[in-house]
Amino acid sequence: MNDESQIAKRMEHAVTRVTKTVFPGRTNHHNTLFGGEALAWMDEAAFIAATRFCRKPLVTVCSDRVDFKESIPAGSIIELVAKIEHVGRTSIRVVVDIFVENMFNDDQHKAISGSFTFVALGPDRKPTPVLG
Ligand SMILES: CCCCCCCCCCCCCCCC(=O)SCCNC(=O)CCNC(=O)[C@H](O)C(C)(C)COP(=O)(O)OP(=O)(O)OC[C@H]1O[C@@H](n2cnc3c(N)ncnc32)[C@H](O)[C@@H]1OP(=O)(O)O
Repeated sequence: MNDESQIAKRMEHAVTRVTKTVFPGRTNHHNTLFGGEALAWMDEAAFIAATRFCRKPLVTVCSDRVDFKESIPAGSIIELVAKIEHVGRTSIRVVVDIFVENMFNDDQHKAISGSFTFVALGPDRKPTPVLG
């Protein structure tokens, strides 16, 4: 197996899905999902995907942008899907989409999307290659 197909296999293995409910305690004064809660969930899902990819200690170095395309009403079911988008030398960029779903029908569509970059650290706490 060549390097490219190994990377593709690891990327596939790293895909992370997390399903949650938007219940009270997770909402804002508009009765929709609190943006900070969404960001924490996205960072966590991205972190899990990046860790599954490289199995090394990681820190978040950057979130390029997060698009809140629509608000997510209280009582929704949401699914986070985190996928590796780019593998650098010491960094990994992960895209996370949040899909929203009403409890009482099958429609599911994307509401929030963002990307997060992590850097692998060696025992000296300095950036280390993510592969090998
Ligand atoms: C309300 C309910 C609460 C619940 C709550 C639950 C939350 C549950 C969340 C769980 C989520 C877990 C996530 C844990 C992870 C942390 O929490 S980590 C804590 C936050 N992050 C940090 O403290 C990191 C601080 N930063 C650093 O230490 C240094 O910047 C770093 C990361 C070591 C990088 O150092 P550096 O000297 O910039 O390194 P350098 O060699 O220049 O670059 C290294 C790589 O980073 C890339 N890079 C550097 N800067 C950037 C940048 N700004 N943008 C993109 N790439 C960059 C470079 O391009 C390079 O990539 P490669 O070309 O090698 O692939």
